[in-house]
Parts: sequence; structure tokens; C-alpha cells
Amino acid sequence: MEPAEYDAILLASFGGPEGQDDVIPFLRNVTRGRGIPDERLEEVSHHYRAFGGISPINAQNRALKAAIEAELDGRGIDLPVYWGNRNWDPYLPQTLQDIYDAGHRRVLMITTSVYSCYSSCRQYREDIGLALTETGLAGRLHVDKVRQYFDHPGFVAPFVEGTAAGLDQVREALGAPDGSRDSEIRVLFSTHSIPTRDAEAAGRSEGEPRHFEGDSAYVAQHLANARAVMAAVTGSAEGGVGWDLVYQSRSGAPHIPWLEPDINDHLEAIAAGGDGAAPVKGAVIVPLGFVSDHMEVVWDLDTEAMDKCRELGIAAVRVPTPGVHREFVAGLVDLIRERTAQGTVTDRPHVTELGPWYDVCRPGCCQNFRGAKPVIAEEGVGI
Ligand SMILES: CC1=C(CCC(=O)O)c2cc3nc(cc4[nH]c(cc5[nH]c(cc1n2)c(C)c5CCC(=O)O)c(CCC(=O)O)c4C)C(CCC(=O)O)=C3C
Ligand SMILES: [Fe+2]
Repeated sequence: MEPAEYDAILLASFGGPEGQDDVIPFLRNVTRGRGIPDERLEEVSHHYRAFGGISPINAQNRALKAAIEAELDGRGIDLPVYWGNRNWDPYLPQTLQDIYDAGHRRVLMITTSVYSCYSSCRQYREDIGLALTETGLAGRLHVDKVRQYFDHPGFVAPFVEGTAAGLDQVREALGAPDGSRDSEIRVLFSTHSIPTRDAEAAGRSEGEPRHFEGDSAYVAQHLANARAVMAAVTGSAEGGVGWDLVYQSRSGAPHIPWLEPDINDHLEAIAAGGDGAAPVKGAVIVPLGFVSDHMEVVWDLDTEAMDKCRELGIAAVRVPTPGVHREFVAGLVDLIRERTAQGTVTDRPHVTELGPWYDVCRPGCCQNFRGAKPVIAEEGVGI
């Protein structure tokens, strides 16, 4: 897309509860429109309850917003940054109203989700579409978004650094700092499971029969990134240390297929060995699907998967997420610079052959079959 003038940046995220009383209302927001009873929500609330009802995600987004502001300031770029969430205060409609009331008219959105799928791409674009309609700002406030940035070097570099350090730690724990037990170590790249039907619709364009590895752009993007990380860490994507892409945080009805293998099932399988493979004694868990240490990371990985590793006698390390890593924050500002008319960044860096991903989604991208909603940043139908 041609560079344009923007007068505000919107950091858009998931949102999370900030106390026990927020937990059920938050879960109602996340699952709205699907008629899930409160008793069922109470069942999925236990990980929030265990953390005092407080998700770490909001504090992380406040820190990320401050870091982006400092980076913009340091580069002499005069653009205000606003923050809004899909599922908790500050809600996107209020943030858009605040942006408009401050006199801004053209907004560039960055989301805290980097791959292509309904939850990470289209749902954000629909929620902006709905917010613009609900506030009466449609046609008065224009919102674009930066490309899905899964393979931007600023997102990948922190994982390379963390995976290299994690591998050293696990080698040390196995008493083999020289790599002599590498055949017993596995790197597990973990991301959010999604329904296979959503996975197949991810990143596709209507009428475009493009084949993606694993039948899904979501899967293909993760595999490509995992290979890039392994190549940077070990010098070869298929070298001495084995790796797998695994999935976590599945929910939904059991009869609906979601992406597999689940990380905990997979840990059991590799601990047992077989098929000529040595039983795995060390694991480096890389949260490749996530930008910060929110609940899916601190509960599903640091609590559940780590417990599973202990039970199986696997020495494991969980690699940090990008968070406010210097290169990540600089990368986000580079992504802004790709799109602004005042821009100085003219290349569009990407570490996989799938990228750079589209600035404007193609028609029907990341559909989830729940009916048409107003949507932004899509060819032909944007509002
Ligand atoms: C792909 C993906 C990401 C990664 C991209 C991104 O980062 O956006 C992600 C992130 C997150 N998911 C989060 C929380 C939840 N996700 C849920 C439910 C779901 N996620 C899904 C997918 C994803 N989710 C799906 C297909 C569902 C089921 C259908 C539905 O309900 O849409 C539910 C409902 C209860 C349950 O079903 O478990 C909750 C509470 C939080 C906040 C964490 C915190 O509070 O710190 C974050 C960052
Ligand atoms: Fe989720």
C-alpha cells in the first residue's frame, strides 16, 4: 500500500481482568454471542482465580505503550499512541472516541497478535468495524493496520536470543555443555491451538487456491518462523537439535477438531521415545505464538507444561516472549515507518519467504463463518 499520513497510533490488544470481580464479566466478553453459561465460564476461570483475578496482560500493554512512545520520541517522530482492548477496559470504542475527540482523523493500528487467523487478524478488524459503527465514527475516523508481522526481524530476534540461551541452560542441566547429549534435547515451539476450520481459512483470499504447508497459512507461518529460529541458533534448520511445532490452550467442544499435537500430550510422547528416537530428557519451550508473558504463557506453559516436564523427568526452560525487548519495540516503530508518508524505512524486512505479509488483507482473509460484520483494512470492503 502507498504510504499515507497518519496522526495517531492505536495499540490494540486482547485485554484481561484486573481483579476477581472482573473475571466472569471478562469471560462473558470473550465468549459473547455464543450463549455459554456462567457455570461453564467459572470452570475456565481457575487460572485467573489463581493469579488473584489479575491477568498480567494489561500491565504488559501499558509497558509496551510507554516503550513505543519512548522509541518514537527518541527518533523524533511526533505521533501519539493510544491503547484499546477487544475484551476489557480501555475498550476499543472508547479509545476510538478519545482519538477522534483529540482531533485525530487517520489512525494506524498495531495489534499484539502477529500471525494470520481469525483471532489474530480478522477479529481485530471486525471489532474496529463494529466500534466505528457503534460510535457513529464510521466515515469520520479512518483506521488502517500494519501488516501481520510474524516474520519481522524485530519479533523473531528475541526468540533467537532466548532459544540460544535456553538451549545452553538445558545442555548444562544435562551435564553436557558441549552438546554431546543434543539428541536427547527437543526444542518445542508452542502456539495457540485454533479450530482446524479457522486454520484452513487463515490468510486466504476468496477464490485463491493457494497451497500452504499444513493446509494453513497459520501453520505455515509458524513452521517458517521456527525454521528461521533454528537456523539462526544452530546454523541449520534440520541440524543436531530436533524441534516440533506444538499447540496449547485448546478450548471449545471436544468433537470440534483443533490443531494438534497438544504440548502436554507431545511431552509425554517424546519422553517415551520410540521410532528410533532417544527418550527426550531436556526441552526448550519457545512461546513462538505470543508477544508477551500473559496468562496463556504464565499458566498454560509455566504452570501446566512445566509441571508435566517435572512429572516426566524432563529438564525444561521456557524462553521469554518479546515483551519490551529493545529490538521488538524498534521493529514496531519500523513497521509504523513503513506506512507513513514521512517514512524513512523503505524496505520491508521479513525473515521468511512467506513475507512480507499484506498491508491490506485480501477479500475474505481469515473468515470464520459466523456471518458478515463491518470490517476494516480489507480490499474492497473496508469502512
Ligand atoms: C490464536 C489465539 C491467540 C494468540 C493471538 C493473540 O494474542 O491474540 C489468543 C490469545 C489470547 N487468548 C486469551 C484469552 C482467552 N482466549 C479464549 C478463547 C480462545 N482463544 C483463541 C485463539 C487465540 N487466543 C480461540 C480460537 C479461542 C476459542 C474461541 C473464542 O472464545 O474466541 C478465552 C475464552 C476461554 C477459553 O475458551 O479458554 C480466553 C479467556 C488471551 C488473554 C490472556 C490474558 O488474560 O493474559 C490472549 C492474549
Ligand atoms: Fe485465546
